[in-house]
Amino acid sequence: MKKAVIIGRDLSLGYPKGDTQKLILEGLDFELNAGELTCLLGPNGVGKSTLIKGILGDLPAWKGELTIQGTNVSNIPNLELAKKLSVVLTEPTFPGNMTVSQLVSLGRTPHTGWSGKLDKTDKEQVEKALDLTKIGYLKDERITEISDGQRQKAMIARALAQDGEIMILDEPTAHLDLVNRYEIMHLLQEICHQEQKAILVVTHDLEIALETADRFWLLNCGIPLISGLPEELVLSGKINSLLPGDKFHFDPEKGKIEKKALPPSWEIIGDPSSVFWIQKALLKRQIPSLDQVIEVKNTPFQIKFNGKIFDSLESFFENLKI
Ligand SMILES: Nc1ncnc2c1ncn2[C@@H]1O[C@H](COP(=O)(O)OP(=O)(O)OP(=O)(O)O)[C@@H](O)[C@H]1O
Repeated sequence: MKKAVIIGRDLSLGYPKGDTQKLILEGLDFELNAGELTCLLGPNGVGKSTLIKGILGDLPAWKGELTIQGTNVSNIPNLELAKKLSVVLTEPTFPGNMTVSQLVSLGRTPHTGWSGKLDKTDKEQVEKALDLTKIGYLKDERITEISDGQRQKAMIARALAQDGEIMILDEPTAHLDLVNRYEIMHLLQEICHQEQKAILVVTHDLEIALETADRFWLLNCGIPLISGLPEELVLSGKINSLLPGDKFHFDPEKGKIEKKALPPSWEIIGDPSSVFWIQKALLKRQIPSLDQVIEVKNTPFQIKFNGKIFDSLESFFENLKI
């Protein structure tokens, strides 16, 4: 049985603009569940960060209701909210001289009172957060002297040390390379399932989100928020709501966004992975048809076309130009 920790009902949010109001999100219904990694996806400017501000109580609901563990967010005092919910923002800020362990300890601030002194439980929570994020070995390093990926893990550890049931991360992998992006999202998935936390991640990384998320929230202009299992949204075609216009579509067989193209008319003979990559290269070069069969062989790589033999894809394409 799912346990919804954040519930939005008919929620509208926006910003005051002079004497008028700039409405950004209207009539949203959603539930964020414990033990689920939820990815919020949508085009630039659709209102993802605005929704996060609403959840954090930084923007009041204009209409509808937003509750956290049953209480309207506007009625939760800041300190209480900080104990329930921790946040990792895109552009982290921190004093440069701090060690990783000191940064993670800051996560205990809502629990330590004015003195900031850590008791036994606080220290245990800091250790646990370092363990869960697998950065214990970095605890004495300065945060200015570690890599971007390690620093992002330290920010996640700080949020974990806060020990709320809910974690919200706004584009936590925005500046990271592919391997670190996968690593961070897998780490969040692991923490979410192991600790039964409700984790909401804003991301533009559809492919990594498909690999890791338990649930998607899709936001797009003029349509209600779509919530569902990622695979279900692919199968139903609803995933295409992320791609307005008719230039791109989500190819369910490849699990990728692709440019829409007329069905090509060439024949390629060879092993499936060679055929796949040669097709991709032909599509990229907008070559819709060839009147001869392409035969491809591996070890050594060879393409036979129009009575000629090419030992690389590059030389094959050079020949097509002539
Ligand atoms: N403080 C603000 N005052 C007025 N309008 C704002 C404010 N912040 C954002 N907006 C507007 O709200 C809309 C949604 O912005 P928001 O940052 O929530 O989008 P987003 O989906 O997070 O975009 P991105 O993917 O680019 O981060 C935009 O039209 C933006 O101009």
